Amino acid sequence: MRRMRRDEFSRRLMREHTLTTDDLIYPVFVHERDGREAVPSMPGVDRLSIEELLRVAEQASELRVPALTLFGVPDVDKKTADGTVAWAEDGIVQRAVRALKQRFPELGVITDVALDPYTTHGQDGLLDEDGYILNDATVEVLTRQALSHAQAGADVVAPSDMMDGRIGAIRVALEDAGLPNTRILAYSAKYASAFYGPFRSAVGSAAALGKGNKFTYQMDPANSDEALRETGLDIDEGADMVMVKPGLPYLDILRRVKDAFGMPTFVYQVSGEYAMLKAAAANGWLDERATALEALLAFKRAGADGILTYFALDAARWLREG
Ligand SMILES: NCc1[nH]cc(CCC(=O)O)c1CC(=O)O
Ligand SMILES: [Mg+2]
Repeated sequence: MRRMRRDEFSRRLMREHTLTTDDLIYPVFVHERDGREAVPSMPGVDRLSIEELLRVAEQASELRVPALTLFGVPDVDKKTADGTVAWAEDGIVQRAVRALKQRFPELGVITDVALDPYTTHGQDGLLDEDGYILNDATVEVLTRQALSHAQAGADVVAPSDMMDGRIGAIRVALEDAGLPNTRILAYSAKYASAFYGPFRSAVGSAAALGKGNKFTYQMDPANSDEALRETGLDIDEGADMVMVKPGLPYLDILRRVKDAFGMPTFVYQVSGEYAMLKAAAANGWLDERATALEALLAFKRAGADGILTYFALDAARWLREG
């Protein structure tokens, strides 16, 4: 076996998978304040004003990263129990989408559909008196949120909430609104993961959520067959792309989903995965570039067509440098 590993030329010839800039989606946090605000648990990641977002979009375009995915960070005083600002025409994400599509029409714009940044309780949906997350009432407002993003010009809406039936409802609403080409990237197999911690600080839902959890709607990390049932439903309801989340601890799920359905399949290298690599690198314990590129390549090997990663711009630069 070692003959083929002996030289760089033969290693290159037998290489089965490659990571390219075409595989990358860059998640960004957009706030209603001026300038940039660092997210302490995610070194290198800032919350951005719309003006700063346009600067980042310019870099992404220049690096040929295909798409950004937007997360809104509303001012705390705009949060309500029912998260109505999530579908406001002049909401932060809606304004950001319009600004992006006007300046960089070629850059793909994906929006996150879920209520958690906008609710006082930090849950992705609406609650009943007992604090249980209501399914159908939530689907109704998520549909409004998705529609408001699409009407602002989003190319792709990405529901990350894990309510049942939301993909079908959003697909019908898009058709009815005369937006048949808006794509849906479904967070299909999204696990109730502790690796989302830094993200919740970034969007400001951590404090609201407190000791709360999302176990009644996000998947149990112990399950694998269930991921196939979830993904199959989203495809039947009209998803264009499916996603597995988190990434590295769930490569087995990614492989199963890709093999079972052959769909455009995405994976999210989540905030906690990013934070681990950054922290180890900052301590001099790991080589940041080598470990980040290795993790991203592992997603490709496991079947991903694309990767949502906070390393997207750095990875694009590293790949360009060769
Ligand atoms: N709708 C919430 C949402 N959308 C994306 C992430 C996590 C992303 C990350 O950790 O990088 C989460 C967190 C959660 O479900 O609590
Ligand atoms: Mg589902």
